[in-house]
Amino acid sequence: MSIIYERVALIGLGLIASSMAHAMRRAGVVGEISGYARSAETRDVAREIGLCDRVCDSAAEAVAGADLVVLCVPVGAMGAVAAEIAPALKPGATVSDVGSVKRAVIDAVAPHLPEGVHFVPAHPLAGTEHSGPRSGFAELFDNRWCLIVPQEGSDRAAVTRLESYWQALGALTDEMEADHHDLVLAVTSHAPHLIAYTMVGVADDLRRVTDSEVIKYSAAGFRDFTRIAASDPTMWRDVFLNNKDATLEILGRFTEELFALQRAIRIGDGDHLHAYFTRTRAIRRGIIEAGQDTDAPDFGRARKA
Ligand SMILES: NC(=O)C1=CN([C@@H]2O[C@H](COP(=O)(O)OP(=O)(O)OC[C@H]3O[C@@H](n4cnc5c(N)ncnc54)[C@H](O)[C@@H]3O)[C@@H](O)[C@H]2O)C=CC1
Ligand SMILES: O=C(O)C(=O)Cc1ccc(O)cc1
Repeated sequence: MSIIYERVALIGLGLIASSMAHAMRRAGVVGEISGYARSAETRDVAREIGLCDRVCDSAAEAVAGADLVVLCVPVGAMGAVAAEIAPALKPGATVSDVGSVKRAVIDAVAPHLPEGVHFVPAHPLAGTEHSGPRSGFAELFDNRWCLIVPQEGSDRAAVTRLESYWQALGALTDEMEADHHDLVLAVTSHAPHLIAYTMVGVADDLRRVTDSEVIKYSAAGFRDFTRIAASDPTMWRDVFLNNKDATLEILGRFTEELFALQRAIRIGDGDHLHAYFTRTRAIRRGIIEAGQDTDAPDFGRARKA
């Protein structure tokens, strides 16, 4: 494949940045990768494993001369990082991010960016419960969506170039408006994470009573909850504090439905339970029949065909 960006700078060298570095190398679409992380320990690890061509000791040094700068820090840190790099950005460069929340990140980052720099926010819908520079792998984005959030007046060439870049990293791309993104993600990712955190907390309290049986005999559903609840606490604290309205809206609806199911169980309303579970089962089957299950073995091939 030919070069899409001559020089790319990654700010924050955790799971997402390290996966991007591996995927960029695999695709061969970038000339040089520079990187910066706030902690000296993370920078040392990045140097030791050869994650980037250059690991710099300041964010300004990492972004100088870069054609694409990707902010890969927790969403609560995006604004401060944008302020730090702004004076060093090359005119005509694209600044993007990978934050799990879009409206708050746009509001925090955009005011710092100088005229002549293109801001194209993005969010790869791919991750794991692991974090740090050693946790990345080149295949993370394969067949996963990366949502691109163009801004009013965004330069179309800058947007399509970023889309080609994510496609070269293995992702499928789509464009979405920021507030809509935050509501969709509150339903599909943020509220489910909070539910997993809560369920694991409840089980942990219970464990004191049942003496480890909860963990020992966990069935698959609960194991998935424990995996999700092992995700990075800083990252998820920032997600909830920065997607407050949408998350509270979804949690409000969730508790209403939970109470209705709770009542059906208490009063023995089997019809209510059966009808509810029939509806939710149809949703899963619909996803599979529509060919929208990105985990299906032939998903990528079917789409590209
Ligand atoms: N982990 C996941 O599954 C996914 C995460 N995201 C988003 O990607 C971003 C990065 O997440 P991960 O790579 O998972 O996190 P991570 O915890 O693995 O890495 C974060 C990196 O940012 C650095 N950092 C933190 N504050 C900083 C600051 N003020 N200045 C400079 N560096 C700083 C940390 O030292 C670390 O190197 C977050 O905004 C998150 O919402 C998006 C998709 C999936
Ligand atoms: O590990 C999982 O199950 C995830 O849900 C990964 C993930 C976490 C945060 C995102 O913004 C996008 C994807």
